[in-house]
Amino acid sequence: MPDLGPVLERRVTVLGSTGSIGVSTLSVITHAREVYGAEVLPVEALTANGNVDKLIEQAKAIRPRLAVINDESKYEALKAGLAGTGIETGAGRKAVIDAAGRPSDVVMVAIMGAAALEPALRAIARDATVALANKECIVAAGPVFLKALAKSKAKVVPVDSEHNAVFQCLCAADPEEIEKVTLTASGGPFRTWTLEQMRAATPAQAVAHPNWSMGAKISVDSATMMNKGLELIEAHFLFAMPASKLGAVIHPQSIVHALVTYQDGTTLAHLSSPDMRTPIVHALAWPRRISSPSRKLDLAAAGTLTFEAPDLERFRSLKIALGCLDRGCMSPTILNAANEVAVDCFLHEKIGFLDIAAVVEATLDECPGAGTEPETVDEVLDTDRQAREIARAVCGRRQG
Ligand SMILES: NC(=O)C1=CN([C@@H]2O[C@H](COP(=O)(O)OP(=O)(O)OC[C@H]3O[C@@H](n4cnc5c(N)ncnc54)[C@H](OP(=O)(O)O)[C@@H]3O)[C@@H](O)[C@H]2O)C=CC1
Ligand SMILES: CC(=O)[C@@H](O)[C@H](O)COP(=O)(O)O
Ligand SMILES: [Mn+2]
Repeated sequence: MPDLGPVLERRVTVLGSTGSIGVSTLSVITHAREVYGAEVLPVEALTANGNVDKLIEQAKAIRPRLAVINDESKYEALKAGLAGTGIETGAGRKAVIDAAGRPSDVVMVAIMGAAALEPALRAIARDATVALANKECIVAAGPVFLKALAKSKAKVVPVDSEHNAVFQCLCAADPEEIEKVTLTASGGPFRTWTLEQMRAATPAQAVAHPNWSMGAKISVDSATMMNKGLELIEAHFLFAMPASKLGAVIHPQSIVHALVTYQDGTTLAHLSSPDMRTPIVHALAWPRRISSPSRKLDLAAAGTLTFEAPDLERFRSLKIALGCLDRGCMSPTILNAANEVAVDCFLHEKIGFLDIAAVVEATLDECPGAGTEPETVDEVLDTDRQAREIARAVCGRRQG
């Protein structure tokens, strides 16, 4: 039996515990406690935005030292719900960021959107291992994020399924030996839809992902294929890969998650059932492997694996994101902020599905700073704020 002791003693913080990735992370921890003992993978902190009832329920079950709610109006409810448990409580944006600064070995960054940037940077600053599910923070602030990483002893283990797959296929190769990194894309719920059909797509149709059960924002991103655009930018920063070595291929079954092609002609691929508990448990235990409740792959049951090229005309968001990958500087910051606003407006039925790409494109045209390389987090946050204001105004124009 290998000695898993040091891995199982790791103290874990889960930022965004009430979301899709957060819930899967807690299910991985619960499974490990059932298999290896009730004391394994102790939890330092759980954080949520506004879902106080779920946070209370999770805290009672998983026993963190601290539970934090971002929405300060829910603080009294959190304190009342956890009274007598001995679990500390906190509320507000600063408390969420401070939670990332508390002593733990691994911080799962599973907050949605660029709101994860400052908590992630706080975890990096104290040399934690960052299990990075959130992609928006590295898209919005790639150069600043990498500078912070270089200054610290922190390590990032990607949790986004494609990037976790690439991480595993890289095998400590020299970058020169790599010819291509290919991310797969399911194509989302509208893979075979015409533009006319997409024009009338509803939020309920857009969040109905064919293979993955995820939060609403990333599900819409999969439907527009902006998700793959964000992921190519994420891969550029995480793996120091130039745009020329990055690509995406449609694979509707979501079983192959990424492929790395070497100059000798070898292509290594990572396969697993579409179940986020697999990359989550990999990131928590890396570089060891532990038991997980994930669905294991049965290739005979899966049957056929197919691949096709993405259609950049129907999936305009992907084309726009590829432009930002090439352009660099703060164009990804603006792209991400505008997309977050546009997706939110779409989910609230203020704009149509095809308007999402139009809003992002108009914001990129109007927002200053796209050609400036960010030096500091404040510059990123300023541009992010400006882009959101512009995107909201563009949404308003399209609405009315
Ligand atoms: N879901 C998936 O399978 C995958 C997700 N990812 C990435 O992981 C991240 C999380 O995705 P997902 O779990 O689907 O998202 P969800 O929307 O399901 O969950 C988001 C979590 O973040 C919290 N949150 C939202 N906004 C804030 C904020 N401003 N401050 C603090 N906390 C906040 C939410 O709290 P509350 O519940 O209280 O609102 C919730 O706990 C995203 O960046 C996504 O792209 C990557 C790969 C796969
Ligand atoms: C599970 C995960 O990592 C998501 O990012 C997923 O890849 C979304 O599916 P698409 O391939 O449809 O974007
Ligand atoms: Mn992904």
